[in-house]
This record gives sequence, C-alpha cells and structure tokens, in this order.
Amino acid sequence: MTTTAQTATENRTAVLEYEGVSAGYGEVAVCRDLNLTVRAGEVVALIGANGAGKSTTMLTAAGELTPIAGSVRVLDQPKRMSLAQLSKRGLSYVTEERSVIMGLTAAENLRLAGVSADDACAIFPELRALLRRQAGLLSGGEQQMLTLARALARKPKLLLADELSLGLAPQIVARLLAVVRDAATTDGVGVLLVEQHVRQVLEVADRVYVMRRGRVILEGPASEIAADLDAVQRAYLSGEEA
Ligand SMILES: Nc1ncnc2c1ncn2[C@@H]1O[C@H](COP(=O)(O)OP(=O)(O)OP(=O)(O)O)[C@@H](O)[C@H]1O
Repeated sequence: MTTTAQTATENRTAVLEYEGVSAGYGEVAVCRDLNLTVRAGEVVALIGANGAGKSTTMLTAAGELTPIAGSVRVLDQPKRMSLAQLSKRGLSYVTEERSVIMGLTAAENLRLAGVSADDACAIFPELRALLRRQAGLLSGGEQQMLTLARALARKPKLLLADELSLGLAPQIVARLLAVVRDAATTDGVGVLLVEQHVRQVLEVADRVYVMRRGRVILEGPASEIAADLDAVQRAYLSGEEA
C-alpha cells in the first residue's frame, strides 16, 4: 500500500540520481549498473559488507570519481562537476576522517568554513561549551558533531555521509543520526548515508539500498529491511559467500 507520506516523498525533487552507473578506479569498475535515487527530505541508507562498493558510490556522487558508464545527476546539474563546484551548489560531503583542523579551536574551524557559531550551536547545543577548545582536544564524537554542524549549517540540499560515526559509541552514533534525520525532515535535506551501525541507521532511514560486490542487490523501505534484518545480514552483510 502506498501511504500519503510515501507519495509526498516520491513527488519531491531528486537531488541525486544514478542511472546505469559503473564506477571505479582507472578503467576498473568496482561498482556496476547502479540505479539509485535520493530525493529532497529523505534519508537513504547504503549498506553492505566491507568492500561492497559503498565508498566508491559516494565518491562518484561527490564528483571525486568519474563514472565509467551511465550517468550521475547531482543537484540537477546538467554536467559533471568537481566536489568544489558541487559544494558551492549545495552539496556537503562528510566522511569518517576527522576533517577538522586540529590545531584550531572549534570556533575557528567554523569561521574558516564561513559558518556562524550560533548556527552550529543551534544544530548541536553541546558545542557551545566547546567553542574555545582546540579541535584536537575534543573527543572523537565531539569532533564529528563539529564536522556535521559545519556541514549542515551551510544549508546543503544534499548531504553525503560516509561512515560519519565510525568507531564512536552507540549513544553518539544515535545523536549524530538523529540530527541527520532532523535535517532531512525539517530542512528538506536529501541524505545518502553509509553506516556500519545497520540497526541504528535503519531507525532513521526512509529507504535502503543493499550493496554486494559492487551491485545493488536489494532495495526497499527501511521498515521492511529492518523487519527482516537477521536474514538480510546473513545473506548480504556478513561478507561470506552466499
Ligand atoms: N583507490 C582504489 N584503487 C583501486 N581499488 C580500490 C580503491 N579504493 C577501493 N578499491 C576497491 O574497490 C572495492 C570497493 O571498495 P569500497 O571502499 O568502495 O567499498 P566499501 O563498501 O566502502 O567498503 P568498506 O565498508 O570496507 O569501507 C574494493 O574491492 C576495494 O579494494
């Protein structure tokens, strides 16, 4: 059955569209025949075992890799653009790498990105007490709050988040994911998320693509994948031969 909420989302603008995309490194395709859409206001999770091709898919969306075949349309731009060009047009791309400058304070990191401390603290009030602290002295979770606040305060139309919460405690993961969910619901940000914390990501995602060996082998509403998660994990996420 199609719900009203589902129909409303389906009518929203696509901020990321893959059609028959192969992508990889040099001439070697590690992802094949990807068809994938992210619309404004929805959180889409990309899950799969190690080496399934999730980061390669993200790098291609971010303009860092050129598709070998097919087309990737980002933010409705008619031609391929670099990450720097897409960033100016409303893309935010965050990864597990701590991208803050460790020798600068939290406030200086925000200023450098052209983000006001008030906007960042509106997203994560926890940052208010940390603004004068050197980023290198913040915990891993606090650094990622700073990273995510900086990314979202720029009011992106599309957020690509690749293992933002790698190595962080479940409570922090939940906090980061809740903020991502809120940005989608409240501000209409389209989100593509790669996460190892599958159960947690399914709680905030609308839809899910499951990748295996460079291909999408399952897709559907997050609620359906969550309901069958044990079987999905055994079949596709364990990294073992199916
Ligand atoms: N720079 C590179 N050059 C060549 N091959 C690469 C490169 N980066 C990744 N690969 C290969 O591409 C395949 C997909 O890797 P990718 O990092 O996209 O997977 P992933 O699903 O993100 O994995 P993980 O969960 O371990 O991060 C792997 O076989 C990997 O070895």
